[in-house]
Amino acid sequence: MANQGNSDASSARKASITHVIFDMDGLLLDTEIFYTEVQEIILARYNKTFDWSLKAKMMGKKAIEAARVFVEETGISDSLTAEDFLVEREEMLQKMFPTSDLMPGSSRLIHHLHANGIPICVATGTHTRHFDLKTQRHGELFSLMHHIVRGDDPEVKQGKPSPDIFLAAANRFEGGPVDPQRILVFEDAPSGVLAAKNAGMSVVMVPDARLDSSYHEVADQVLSSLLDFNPADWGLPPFENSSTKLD
Ligand SMILES: O=P(O)(O)OC[C@H](O)CO
Ligand SMILES: [Mg+2]
Repeated sequence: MANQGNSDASSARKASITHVIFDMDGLLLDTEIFYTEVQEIILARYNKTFDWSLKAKMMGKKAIEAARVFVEETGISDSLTAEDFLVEREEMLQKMFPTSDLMPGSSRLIHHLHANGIPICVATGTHTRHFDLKTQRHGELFSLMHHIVRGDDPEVKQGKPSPDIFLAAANRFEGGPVDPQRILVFEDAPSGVLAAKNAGMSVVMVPDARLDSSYHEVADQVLSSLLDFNPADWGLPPFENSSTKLD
């Protein structure tokens, strides 16, 4: 289990949070399921199965970086290049992305932080074309973000676990760059949790239950759902139970 945060230093750090950065795939949107499904289909052709130990190494990364992991770790790189893998999965993903659903608790938390004046943004490894498809049905929610940094942003030289994307996100808040110690990141992926820690930020991890628990160690807090997040734990304005929707 990750650091429970009972030390004085940890309490002081939690009390200093002023800004929040959200990951997107698998954290705000239930999109990781699409990647899993497509990768299972492609691997079945090679009589191989896709499992969560491989999933853990791919998720959160830029598309080409994840694709290289996929063909190399499965031993199919002689038959399928990373580039061809991306082309092949594209047609399937393009049909799936516009159906993306929100993860439980994401709408409630975003509306709550926005209503209370906490600056919020998104830092996603996904590139702009896919971002637009995934968020087609969620424009209102994403409009509450101060800014959105995508994987194809020129400032993001390397994907997660490099800190590039979170540092770019910190730079773009009003009056930025914001001190990383004041930033709380929400992530689902091992590479994303590492990226946030590499950027010097605090991280709440909301992993899929199938992810090996050894990946929880790096996070400052681990939750099974955004619905379980208590803003007051981090010095953020508490939920008012009467007026919050649990969705
Ligand atoms: O988890 P995100 O939002 O950084 O997205 C990364 C890839 O698009 C999917 O793993
Ligand atoms: Mg993610």
